[in-house]
Amino acid sequence: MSRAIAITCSGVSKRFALVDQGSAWRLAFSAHSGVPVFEALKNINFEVPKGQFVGFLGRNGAGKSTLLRTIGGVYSADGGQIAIKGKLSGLYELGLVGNPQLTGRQYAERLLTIHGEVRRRQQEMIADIHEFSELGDRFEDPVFTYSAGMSARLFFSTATAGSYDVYLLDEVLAVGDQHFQAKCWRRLRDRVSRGASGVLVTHDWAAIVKMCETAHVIDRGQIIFSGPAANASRYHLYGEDAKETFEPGIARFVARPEDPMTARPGQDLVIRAEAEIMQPANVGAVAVIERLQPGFGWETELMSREITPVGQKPGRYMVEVRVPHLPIERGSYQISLHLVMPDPKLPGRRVALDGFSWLNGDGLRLEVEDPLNREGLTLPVRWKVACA
Ligand SMILES: Nc1ncnc2c1ncn2[C@@H]1O[C@H](COP(=O)(O)OP(=O)(O)OP(=O)(O)O)[C@@H](O)[C@H]1O
Repeated sequence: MSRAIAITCSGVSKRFALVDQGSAWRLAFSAHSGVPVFEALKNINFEVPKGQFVGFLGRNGAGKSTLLRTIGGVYSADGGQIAIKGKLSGLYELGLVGNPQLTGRQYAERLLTIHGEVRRRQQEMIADIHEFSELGDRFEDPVFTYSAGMSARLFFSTATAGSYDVYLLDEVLAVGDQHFQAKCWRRLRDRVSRGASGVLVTHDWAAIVKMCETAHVIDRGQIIFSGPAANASRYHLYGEDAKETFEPGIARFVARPEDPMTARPGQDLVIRAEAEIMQPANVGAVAVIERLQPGFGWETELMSREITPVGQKPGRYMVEVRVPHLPIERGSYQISLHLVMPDPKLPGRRVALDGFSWLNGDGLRLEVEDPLNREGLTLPVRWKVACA
């Protein structure tokens, strides 16, 4: 079955004429003015599946805002095709729409009119915007008197007041206090859970990891990396050298363990892997179980505090990491498994010798299935109730 797609961008390009005051008239009067152009977007291809937000990360001037505006129709593309399924709401860099002399209420009315909301429905939505933005009496003041955070409240509340199919959001969550950000996340998660989709462009990689399953890194108008949001964030932060490095020549995994593994909540999980020690060293294994939850972020579910001893002498070993009564609920997880030894230079620290990890793109997948389809965990607790 093919998955539903909310946004398709195929080969999209955007050019800007570089105009100084002297040559502006030439651009106005001549189609072939010879004015130099700047290619802000080059051959952009991606899809946004229905019910997902896709993220874009990039440095200043990379083309993120241009891309969002081109998808939203604020700019027309110079090449390629953009297809959007459903009703669109765009929040392009806080406040692209509107005159700052407008009051909060007038701004909201104007945006809702642009979105084609009928007058009767507008009244309900304005009440929702007023309440969600928590602007109180300031809702009746001109927007130019607002702080950056207050403007963010108004713009976000207005752009998300209706039930849209597709949201285009530019840096919206970077401004505003944590209380308001948490409200924004809840609202976006609510919209996604009802099948909405969107594009989020930002410098804030944590926001991308929170909200998106997949993300792209854009540089000088081109997509230079696409993948799971956590990998895209790492690429954005550290570039190509993002890969974890290992101390070579001491110990290694001989083969990749079973992948994907399946398990049930409450049962023992056993991870087995064959390892080889090449040089005498105090080699051990550690495992981390993590889950990327769009809308919530990257969560470590279980981390082995103890190092499982593997061996000290050269030779082949069967490593077995056992997690008794797996205390995690059903869902998709990933396991990072590492061979480590104590750091001879820094007591208490470890040196990684080899491993499988999500950051290197080779983490082990773990599917936790629950035949009874229960939500949450049955904690192994015993109650004792006595008369006081
Ligand atoms: N109207 C314009 N005319 C000419 N060049 C433009 C125009 N708008 C954007 N650009 C150029 O296009 C490039 C991409 O700009 P854009 O605003 O999309 O970057 P960005 O990734 O959103 O950056 P930032 O993170 O700083 O907001 C920049 O080099 C910018 O100078």
